[in-house]
Amino acid sequence: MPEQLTLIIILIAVVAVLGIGGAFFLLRSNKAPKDTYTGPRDSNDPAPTATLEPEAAEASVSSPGAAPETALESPVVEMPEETEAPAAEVPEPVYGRLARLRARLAKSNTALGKGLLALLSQDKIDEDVWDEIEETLLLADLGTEPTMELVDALRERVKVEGSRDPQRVHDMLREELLKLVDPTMDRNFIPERHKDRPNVIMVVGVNGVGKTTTIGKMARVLVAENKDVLLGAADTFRAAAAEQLATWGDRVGVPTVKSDVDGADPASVAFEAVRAGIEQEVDIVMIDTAGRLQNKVGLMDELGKIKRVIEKQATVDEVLLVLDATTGQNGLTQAKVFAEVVNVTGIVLTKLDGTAKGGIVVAIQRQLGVPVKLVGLGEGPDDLAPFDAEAFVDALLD
Ligand SMILES: Nc1nc2c(ncn2[C@@H]2O[C@H](COP(=O)(O)OP(=O)(O)OP(=O)(O)O)[C@@H](O)[C@H]2O)c(=O)[nH]1
Repeated sequence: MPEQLTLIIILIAVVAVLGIGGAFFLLRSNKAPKDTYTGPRDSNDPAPTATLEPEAAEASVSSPGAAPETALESPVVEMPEETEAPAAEVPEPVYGRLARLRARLAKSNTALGKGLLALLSQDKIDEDVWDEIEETLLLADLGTEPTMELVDALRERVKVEGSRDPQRVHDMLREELLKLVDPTMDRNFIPERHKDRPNVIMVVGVNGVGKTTTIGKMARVLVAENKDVLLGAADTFRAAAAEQLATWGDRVGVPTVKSDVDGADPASVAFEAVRAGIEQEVDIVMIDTAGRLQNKVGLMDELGKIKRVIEKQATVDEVLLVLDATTGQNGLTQAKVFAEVVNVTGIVLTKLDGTAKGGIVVAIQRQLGVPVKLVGLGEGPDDLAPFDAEAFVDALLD
């Protein structure tokens, strides 16, 4: 009898120990520490409690509606099933868009073009008039150096050619403005897929410049060019941004890789997006980023890490910086900070429809030495146009 009692006590003890252990195991597996990432890790990341190597991260790719597999604090990357997407829209063809949107550009920049033409067409151009010309250019955000260059060139030509013939003045101004805008820059923004992997475009810029909207519009542009596109919502700072991006993608049948967790690791989402892009053999993967400008070191850490993680399986072929044309000098300052942090290869200038400061195109290109590739001219889904130097200058002058 005492033996039986001892046996029962031992059994109860064993069950109790197993129960506590099991509960602890569940807690551990369900509660990833705040700082752990589901994606690949860099050497400078904090030590993980449970390491998820790139291969293991595959487990976190799931379809919407599927039961969450892991802890809620860990980012879960979702790949919407293509079958769930609504019937895809057919976006407007890309070329010729600037012609359609030209009126908007011309409308907001009347002061620049028309003002200059009126000033230059006067019978006598004295110093006061030259001052006014200079002021007009500076007010249009052309920048000091290009303004001086343009005024000097115009002074020289007016001296030789005169200013009586309006057509001649128009042509003269057109030629000189065109030189500043530089039609020789490579503005191609429709990349080809690499033989074994997609072309990867990283899109950077501060919140509110129109970055997510621009990626959505660009997805349409690329789809209109028969490209297979996949979006990566690595702007995890604001969860709604990922939803917004996915909605843009859904409209044209483009999948989006995103995390449902606010503040999930952006590099992890970028990694998953590129991997999905490789697996699905798409042509182009576009990665949205948050790029908060709280300080340069933070920005450098975030964007640098996203880039490094992408480069574990592909190359970052293009870094597009999105800038809001209405912010003037502030935009230039932003551009400078981003250019110091990442290798910006092209610029998308948004909200050019809402500003008379078309000269910002020249100032930004000069500042960064990279071309403006696309311009945003409205809130409509197809109000993004490839930048064309000649059409742009013509719109300013007409
Ligand atoms: N008029 C005009 N509005 C634009 C243009 N591009 C974007 N917008 C508007 O600018 C606002 C901000 O756009 P978002 O795409 O949300 O900006 P964001 O930079 O991605 O901001 P976050 O998502 O917070 O990172 C939206 O209301 C857009 O419709 C443009 O070219 N012209």
